[in-house]
Amino acid sequence: MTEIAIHRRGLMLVLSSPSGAGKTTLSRRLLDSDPEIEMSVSATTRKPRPGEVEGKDYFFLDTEDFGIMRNRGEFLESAKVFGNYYGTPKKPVEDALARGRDVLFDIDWQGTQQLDESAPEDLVKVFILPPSAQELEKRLERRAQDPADIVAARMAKASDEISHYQEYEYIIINDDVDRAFAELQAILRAERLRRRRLTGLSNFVKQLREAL
Ligand SMILES: Nc1nc2c(ncn2[C@@H]2O[C@H](COP(=O)(O)OP(=O)(O)O)[C@@H](O)[C@H]2O)c(=O)[nH]1
Ligand SMILES: Nc1ncnc2c1ncn2[C@@H]1O[C@H](COP(=O)(O)OP(=O)(O)O)[C@@H](O)[C@H]1O
Repeated sequence: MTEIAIHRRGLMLVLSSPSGAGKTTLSRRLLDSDPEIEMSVSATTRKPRPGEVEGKDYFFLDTEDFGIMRNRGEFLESAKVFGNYYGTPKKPVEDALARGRDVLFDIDWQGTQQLDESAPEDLVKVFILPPSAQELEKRLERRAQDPADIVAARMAKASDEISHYQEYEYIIINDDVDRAFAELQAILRAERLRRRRLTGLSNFVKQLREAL
């Protein structure tokens, strides 16, 4: 069999949602099951939650170090969310894309807008909705990693975050987690087949046609 020289440019898959809708859960499943995608690990000035690992969940920085990185232009995007700063380190993303890998982002609507300005062609934007307000609150409480006032603040911000759903191309309602995950996989599978991401395609088609 002759080798087919079609390769794929890496894509940037963004998941946004109100806090507690399931971004982290769906991201972990995707990373565990799909060797072609890697996580963009953000920097944040938020304090670590129990169980969170430096360099895996976040790079935990103080405000001063965060400011230094931002001033040096080391973030692809950054934003203030719930009173803390969050940012996407640029270099790991650029390296991953250059290696033809896909990159997964768990970022808010402000960061998504910034990525959309810098790399619209590579971006795939997915918004995750909870099945109901009641279920969202239950999940935030069940996660039991944040004090009650922080849960209340996140609930109060949920409506604002959701108001940006129209800026996203795909919507997943995370009711049953298995179904939501299957939908996320389907989005990724289809987006990987987009013609504009396939390099070497025109040569392949040319050779194919010449042989006909
Ligand atoms: N713009 C931007 N938002 C981020 C980044 N990292 C995390 N976020 C968002 O910040 C919000 C709070 O994240 P986090 O403190 O981990 O709590 P979560 O809501 O339970 O995921 C979520 O909406 C995340 O998507 C980042 O690098 N940039
Ligand atoms: N479909 C689902 N059904 C029930 N619980 C869920 C579902 N998806 C996520 N959860 C739970 O809800 C909580 C919040 O989910 P998480 O993934 O941390 O949300 P986010 O990252 O969007 O803040 C976690 O305890 C998680 O186990």
